Amino acid sequence: MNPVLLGVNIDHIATLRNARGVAYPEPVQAAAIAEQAGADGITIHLREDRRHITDRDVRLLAETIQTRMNLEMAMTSEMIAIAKATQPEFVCLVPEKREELTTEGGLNVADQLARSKDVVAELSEAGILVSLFIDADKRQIDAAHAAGAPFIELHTGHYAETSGAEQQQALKQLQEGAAYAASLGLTVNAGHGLHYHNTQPIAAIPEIYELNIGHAIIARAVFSGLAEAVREMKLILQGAR
Ligand SMILES: CC(=O)[C@@H](O)[C@H](O)COP(=O)(O)O
Ligand SMILES: NCC(=O)COP(=O)(O)O
Repeated sequence: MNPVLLGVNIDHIATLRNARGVAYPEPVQAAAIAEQAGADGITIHLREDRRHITDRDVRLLAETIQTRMNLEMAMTSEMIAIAKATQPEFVCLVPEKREELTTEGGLNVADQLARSKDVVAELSEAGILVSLFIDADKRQIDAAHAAGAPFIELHTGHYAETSGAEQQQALKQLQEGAAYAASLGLTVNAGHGLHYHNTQPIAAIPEIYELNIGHAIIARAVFSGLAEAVREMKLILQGAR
């Protein structure tokens, strides 16, 4: 069985840079190091408030990434225009609230199906592969399929934030959601809150194609260096199945 691919989210390289308004650490350099260490793709989240990744980062990374860019963004006209101008291989549509510390849940595709269909169609017509960041919930999976997205990314936040029986229940929901989504023909990614001690059970889910992992890799890089942090996560994914 093919090992799960690793998308490295470099948002928090930009968080560290923006903390002082200086020019380092440079996200372009981080992407190159991550790719050289085995990242299969680079994920960046251009938030409406630009708290970390900026428009300048998106432009430079679009020109320098050697693998592929997964641009995470809200379903707004501003972001759609940026995506069409940038032409990333992937766009992942995520929910966004200015006041949130990080992404708090999956996109509610089911309650905005017409809008979701339109945005998926517009980005697809521009040659971009669209993924919808959703909870592992049958109603949302059905809606993502109806919206015409070829990919979904299952939100692993609840799994990552819980333990014991509650975490096992969240894992079961992710396992069932991945199997159901794959039965509909969707390609299934997953991410949010994954780290070196909770990723293996998610990577072992046979229908998972790619995991997007960021905060934990950047955190480990503080002590081990980014290349080593990426290599260690790749080893977990390669040994998971
Ligand atoms: C959608 C998701 O779970 C993350 O990829 C997202 O980027 C989290 O936002 P921050 O990186 O701003 O925490
Ligand atoms: N979509 C998930 C992602 O890109 C990274 O999330 P995290 O590992 O930073 O929580």
